Amino acid sequence: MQAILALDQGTTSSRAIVYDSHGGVLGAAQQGFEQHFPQPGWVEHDPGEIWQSQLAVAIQAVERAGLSRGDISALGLTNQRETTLLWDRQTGEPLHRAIVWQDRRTARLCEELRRDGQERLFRERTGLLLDPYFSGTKLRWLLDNIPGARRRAEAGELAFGTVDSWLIWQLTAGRLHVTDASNASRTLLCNIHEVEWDPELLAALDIPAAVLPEIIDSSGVCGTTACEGLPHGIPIAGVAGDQQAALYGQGCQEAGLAKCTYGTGAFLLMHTGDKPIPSANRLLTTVAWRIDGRTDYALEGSVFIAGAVVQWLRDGLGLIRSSDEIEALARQVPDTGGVYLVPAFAGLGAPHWDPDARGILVGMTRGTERPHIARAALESVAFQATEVIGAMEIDAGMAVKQLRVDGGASTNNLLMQFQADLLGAPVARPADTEATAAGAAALAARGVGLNGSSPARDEHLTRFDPQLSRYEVEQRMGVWHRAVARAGGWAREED
Ligand SMILES: Nc1ncnc2c1ncn2[C@@H]1O[C@H](COP(=O)(O)OP(=O)(O)O)[C@@H](O)[C@H]1O
Ligand SMILES: O=P(O)(O)OC[C@H](O)CO
Repeated sequence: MQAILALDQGTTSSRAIVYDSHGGVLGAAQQGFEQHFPQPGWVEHDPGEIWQSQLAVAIQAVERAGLSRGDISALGLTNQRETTLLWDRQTGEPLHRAIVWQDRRTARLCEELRRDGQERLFRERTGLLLDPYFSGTKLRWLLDNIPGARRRAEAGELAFGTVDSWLIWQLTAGRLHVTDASNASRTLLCNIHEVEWDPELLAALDIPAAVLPEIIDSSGVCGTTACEGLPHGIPIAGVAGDQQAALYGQGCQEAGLAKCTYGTGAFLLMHTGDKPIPSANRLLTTVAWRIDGRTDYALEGSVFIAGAVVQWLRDGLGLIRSSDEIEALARQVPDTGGVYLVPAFAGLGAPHWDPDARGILVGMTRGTERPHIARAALESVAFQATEVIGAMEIDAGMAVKQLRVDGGASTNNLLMQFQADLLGAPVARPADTEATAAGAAALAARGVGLNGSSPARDEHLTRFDPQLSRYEVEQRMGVWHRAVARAGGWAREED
């Protein structure tokens, strides 16, 4: 038996899946954990809970797979990206709760850096924007706000890491302080051309180099497990941020291939080969992975609210009882009757990057009923993704010929059909929509030289082919843009 254990540490839950050498699932487990919101716009996780939940599901998944000690050939790790931790190198104790990627507390600092004219430097070196989303300003906040932290960081007593670093530290019982190239590329501290920490960026953010982890390849053995609860000596052989892992798991390993993961948010990535392509349309240029020293790059656009709009209809409005009810409700009508929902509940991400946009529902008449709103909510997910893909195609100078999809909301056939309609290209969904964990497993398998263990994703694809005319698509996109314009800047105008 040559099994691979994949750990997928996400924003709202930790998952573990054990795969056999053909990509078949032998055992899986999942556990949610608490979200802390200490102030409006702040989001934190307890580092101990991140680790304990991840360890618990790893143990469960191995048990469910019925494996014995020596059966696990490698461990692959993938994680929510950008979330920032700081801990004591001696004791392993975190100095603060993890500051989550969604946390907006450093918005003012980002604005100040922009006003100082720093955005260009960061954009050119990191491929990112000066937005609180990324780790660099979160780390700066920790160093500025925890008494004594800066001095201790300068003295080399503290370790900074994203969630991959934290979990590898735990898995290896404090022996390794590393991060993979894809996670490093999300910190605002890494020069993505060289894939090295950049002294000028560190100086601009006032971060001492002594806190940083070593940057490693995304595939290849970096260490072995030495923690309580798991068999010791399992090679840790694949590490990548969750969206990059999904890109790999979806088989998007050459230029022009793109995937969209429809979870809470929607994350679109297009592989662009071994050169970073700068974006003229406010997308991110990011490291896809580094393997055997070769770095592959991607263009990325993040939509903040995707499946979360369905959660809102369920929990906020009580329009449906479970997420999967939305499809039947939306199918009760042939169209939205002119209703558009812009779910800018947390501002708008790519390509707008408007933190002050707010959600709107427009176009209602006396004939508007629940199914129209349900349908408009689903359509909003596809409209947002289509805007990002449009920007990507211009930046990359090539059309997306097929979009690979995964994540919880990709199981919605109505949504996937509308996505294909707007895109004017086929949408392809694998039978297993857990592409993130599958990607981590595939990177780990490759890292220990196993060939057959990459999941055979091509075999069971469900295809959605476009059915709307280009005229209709342009007309619908035009109205969508009008709706987005009305949502834009809303909170700012209110102030
Ligand atoms: N049938 C469905 N139609 C639309 N959205 C769905 C459906 N099933 C689940 N979702 C949405 O998918 C999201 C969960 O997907 P998942 O990939 O587990 O997300 P994450 O990894 O971000 O937690 C939720 O926001 C949920 O509302
Ligand atoms: O944990 P997820 O699946 O919501 O993904 C979070 C992203 O990595 C944030 O950039």
